[in-house]
Amino acid sequence: MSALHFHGVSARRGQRLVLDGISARVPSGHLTAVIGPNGAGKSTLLDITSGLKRPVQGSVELDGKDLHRLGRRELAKLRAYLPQRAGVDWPITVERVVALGLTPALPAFGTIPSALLPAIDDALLACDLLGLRDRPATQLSGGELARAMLARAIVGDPALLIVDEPTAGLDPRHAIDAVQRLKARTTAGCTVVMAIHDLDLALAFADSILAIRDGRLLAHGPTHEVVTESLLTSLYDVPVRLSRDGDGISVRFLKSGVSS
Ligand SMILES: Nc1ncnc2c1ncn2[C@@H]1O[C@H](COP(=O)(O)OP(=O)(O)OP(=O)(O)O)[C@@H](O)[C@H]1O
Repeated sequence: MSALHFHGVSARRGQRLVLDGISARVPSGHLTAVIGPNGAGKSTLLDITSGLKRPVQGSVELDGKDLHRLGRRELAKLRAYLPQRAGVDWPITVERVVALGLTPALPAFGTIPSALLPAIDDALLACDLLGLRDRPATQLSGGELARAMLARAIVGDPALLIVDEPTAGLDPRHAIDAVQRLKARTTAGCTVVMAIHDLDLALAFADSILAIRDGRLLAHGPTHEVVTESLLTSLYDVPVRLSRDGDGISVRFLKSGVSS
């Protein structure tokens, strides 16, 4: 179980300050959705959470340890990061794509070490990919490729999984499927942080929310306490109606409130 703690995190892209003093706690074993408009700083926060980017101010603790002081190997064992638009350029098999999550130095061809196979089998099974194991990854549909990328991210059984826009480009069934698979990781004890634009899915599956606008934290906490019409309206500058029915809460943005 891995809790994350952001202490006054600020970050720059070029000369611009794009995150400004983010302080929040992400509980362990939660699926946390990072929401906010385009350019809010979500991917930057995820880059920092992955350890790939350093804050210019503040720190991030993972289970009480400064994440940016962990060694590369230790960090690689603890967390996996699935960035936006992750893909595969070479026609390597799905099995090999997943194996790369265990040994990034694996050659493109040749036998996969048998010691790696049980973990690969588990990840393929968890992502419903056993039937696609030998298919070149360049011949997958968008939803299948997303599942293969997720399998690569989870094959090392990371305590912390960071995912940027897991539903981008997916149809509704595959988008629900992708977020359900992330949620399933939390029941296995993984802490999952995902940036997501699909608010209905965030409301349906996320345990907690971090809402960011212009690099500042507008709200954070348990999803159903934090997400209100007034928060979403100020986050996106569009009037919002939340409606509740037997299937949960859905978000409707009111077109009449958008100025052209
Ligand atoms: N390489 C870069 N150089 C300069 N500015 C950048 C760079 N990458 C991102 N930015 C800027 O940093 C800010 C935050 O970008 P970021 O990608 O973190 O936002 P985001 O919330 O993930 O956006 P989106 O929802 O569009 O993916 C934006 O204003 C963006 O223009």
